[in-house]
Amino acid sequence: SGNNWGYGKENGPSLWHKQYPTAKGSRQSPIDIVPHQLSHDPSLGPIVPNYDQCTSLNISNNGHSVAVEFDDSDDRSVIRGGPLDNPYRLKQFHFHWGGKGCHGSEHTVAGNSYASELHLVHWNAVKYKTYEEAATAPNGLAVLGIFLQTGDDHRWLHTITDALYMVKFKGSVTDFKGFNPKCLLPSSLHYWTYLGSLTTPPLHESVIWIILKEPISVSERQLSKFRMLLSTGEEEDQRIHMENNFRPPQPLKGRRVRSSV
Ligand SMILES: Cc1cc(=S)c(O)co1
Ligand SMILES: [Zn+2]
Repeated sequence: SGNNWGYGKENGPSLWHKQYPTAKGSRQSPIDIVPHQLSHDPSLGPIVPNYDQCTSLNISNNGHSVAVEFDDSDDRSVIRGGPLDNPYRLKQFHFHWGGKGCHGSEHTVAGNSYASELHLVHWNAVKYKTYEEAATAPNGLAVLGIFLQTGDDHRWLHTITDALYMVKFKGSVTDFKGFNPKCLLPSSLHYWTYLGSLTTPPLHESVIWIILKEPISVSERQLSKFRMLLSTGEEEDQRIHMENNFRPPQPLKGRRVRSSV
């Protein structure tokens, strides 16, 4: 059936095109960002995330990643500015990571990958009535990408890693209230931006990507807790650990990558 895609040898990124032809589209993500080859665009203003009124609802394991969902019934938490011509509402955030000792970011910078990558997914509720509609429309989504490098413990990430044991199995979900993702932002909001896609099937080409240049630091110990998650369900005999859930860089196909100041 269509929804058995994954990151293994039998169902991984190189095979997704068979079920999802968009995989070979003209604006696929992630990409390799080559800083000295891109254009600095003085018209690009700062991005302004405003999450202070956000309402996190739950944390869940969908078999491909772990995601924290937000109440997106109004404009209480949005990102605006930069390449965006409307405010985009925060819908969810999730992570992509590697195996032990391996890097697992999706975007790379001059061929270098980071340990992990956090994606904050937002949608344009001015132009579209629902998230689902925005997710299939050109530029209906804006995803803020943040690189994670290994170093010291991240002061706030434990709030998330301490909850992961509750969502060990694919299909599990548990309450996760009162989490404000602004604590996961690095100090600098300088960014690169380009037009791309979801990095997982159905790979819709609907994303304005905003990738922060400055990574955040998390400890190997904190990262290892993500690898305890299973991509298999509680009822399955096979237990497969969730790791290396990243898609490799895709062809740029002539797209411009712009840089904020
Ligand atoms: C909506 C969405 C976006 C990304 S980037 C992902 O990995 C899964 O779902
Ligand atoms: Zn993602």
